[in-house]
Amino acid sequence: MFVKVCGLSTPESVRTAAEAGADAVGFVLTRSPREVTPDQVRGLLTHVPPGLPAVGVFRHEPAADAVAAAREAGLAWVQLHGDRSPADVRTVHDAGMKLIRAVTMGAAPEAFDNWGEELLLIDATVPGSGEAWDYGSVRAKALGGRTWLLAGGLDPANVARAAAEAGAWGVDVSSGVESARGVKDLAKIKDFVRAAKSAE
Ligand SMILES: O=C(O)c1ccccc1NCC(=O)[C@H](O)[C@H](O)COP(=O)(O)O
Repeated sequence: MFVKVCGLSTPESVRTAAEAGADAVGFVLTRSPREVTPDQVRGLLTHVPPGLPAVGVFRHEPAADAVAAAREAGLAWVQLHGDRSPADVRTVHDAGMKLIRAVTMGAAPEAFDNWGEELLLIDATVPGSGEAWDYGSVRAKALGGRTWLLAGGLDPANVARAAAEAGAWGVDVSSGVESARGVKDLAKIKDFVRAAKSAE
């Protein structure tokens, strides 16, 4: 099970996620209680082990602006939420970066097609809200063979069941490993990664 821990903003949380066995870490570079600046991300990246994907998260920004901010932050991965098109995928790839494209279950059917992104992320309606949803409903989508992440309202207690219900390839978490909005809880990060990995 691929596990991404998102919304990190301190060296301790980055190191804890990496040491716990997370497969990717995320930094929110858009308006959020977890927002960090490109400069802060550069500092946090010194705590990311070589080879561990580090992702810059964006919501409504044009893809070109997201790419520019990710480059400034020293990131090679971009995660785009909001209404997107195949042209956005090309913009990210033309910049030599990799893409996590986020969709919600309410998105148009074609949004679930393979547009060439490295990972698809199926999230709650409001990203980073901690809102759970009907994870089993993903099974109605034709995702066989795709690399995709389940997100939205996951936590150490529900991740194994949610991943099984959805048939998830991987999972992504932010709110469920916090003690308060925007404040990561190191023990919860460890518990989450352990629970997700044990769900395989
Ligand atoms: O974290 C945010 O506040 C945020 C704001 C705008 C776009 C994306 C954002 N976060 C994305 C994520 O952290 C994850 O992809 C996912 O939505 C986490 O959901 P949850 O575990 O329910 O917080």
